[in-house]
Amino acid sequence: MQNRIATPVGITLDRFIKKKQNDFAFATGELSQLLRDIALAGKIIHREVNRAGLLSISGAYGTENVQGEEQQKLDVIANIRFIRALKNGGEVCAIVSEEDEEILDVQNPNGRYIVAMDPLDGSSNIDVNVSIGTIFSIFRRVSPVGGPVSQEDVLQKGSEQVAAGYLLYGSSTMMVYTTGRGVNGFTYDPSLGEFFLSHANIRIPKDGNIYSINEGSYESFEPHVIKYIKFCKKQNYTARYIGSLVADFHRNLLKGGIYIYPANKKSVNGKLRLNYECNALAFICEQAGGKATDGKQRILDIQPKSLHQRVPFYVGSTNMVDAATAD
Ligand SMILES: O=P(O)(O)OC[C@H]1O[C@](O)(COP(=O)(O)O)[C@@H](O)[C@@H]1O
Ligand SMILES: [Mg+2]
Ligand SMILES: [Mg+2]
Repeated sequence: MQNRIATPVGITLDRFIKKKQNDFAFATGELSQLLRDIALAGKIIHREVNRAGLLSISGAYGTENVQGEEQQKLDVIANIRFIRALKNGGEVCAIVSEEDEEILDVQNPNGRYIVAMDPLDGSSNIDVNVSIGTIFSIFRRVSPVGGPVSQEDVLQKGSEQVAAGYLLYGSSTMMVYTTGRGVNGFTYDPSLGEFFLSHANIRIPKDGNIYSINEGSYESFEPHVIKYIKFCKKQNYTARYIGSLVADFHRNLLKGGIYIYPANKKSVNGKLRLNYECNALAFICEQAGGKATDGKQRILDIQPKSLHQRVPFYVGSTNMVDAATAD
């Protein structure tokens, strides 16, 4: 009988990235290096997250971010760590972050890439030891290399992403990413300090029976959302809502399901940010065979008008997204 406990460890993230790069003769290796920089920052955040209860890094930082939300200490730490890793890597010319009002010029006019990120997603879950994550999108700059970064560089449609992914600090730490040729997931082994391929070529089921939405706001949802929730209940679907988008998304990606953060009376454009949260997850979901819309339009086709723009978000199994957004 095969020994199922001592299964062989898979390919490391580093080797996987290198192998993929070698498959494309024209690749310069810069994007590969950038992905490795992100993985390195992810390892550092993994360490911080795992000792958050022991250190004085849980709790509020005492400031608000540009969104008017209370910043947690770990929000600030994650932002600093990622910015530092990306600056040191030397591949990016600018970073835009949910935690910073303006474009961060990293003093590297020769960088060819832009990173948009939510350094810590699910902040309200930090202090209660529940899964949180990091979400990132990578774009190629459109302005000439060597010159200043422009608004056009940082306000590109999601369809222009060259890569996107997330780190999930959950029961295991994982990195899931796509470069537009499928989606792969890597699990971190802290004792070896490496991510290993654990979820090759992830495909989201076309249908599912999990729905994720903050039903506390039920009364203020639009009629089609209320109708869909009633439908889910009639079907005896399972309701699951962690309150960390990245964790809710990850579960639905693997099992089949839908995540909805709709417009409501309080947040007429929804709550989630197009540039830091929705674009990356929409790209991953589509690459895995799923769908992502704002209720009317494909997320990846939305032309961003401002850095911190919010959009309603429906993402997950194709048939469920179609049913939830039908009139
Ligand atoms: O508490 P609500 O309104 O349901 O919002 C939860 C959503 O807000 C977010 O926490 C926003 O992310 P941040 O923690 O990065 O601000 C999502 O992760 C999550 O899905
Ligand atoms: Mg977030
Ligand atoms: Mg955040």
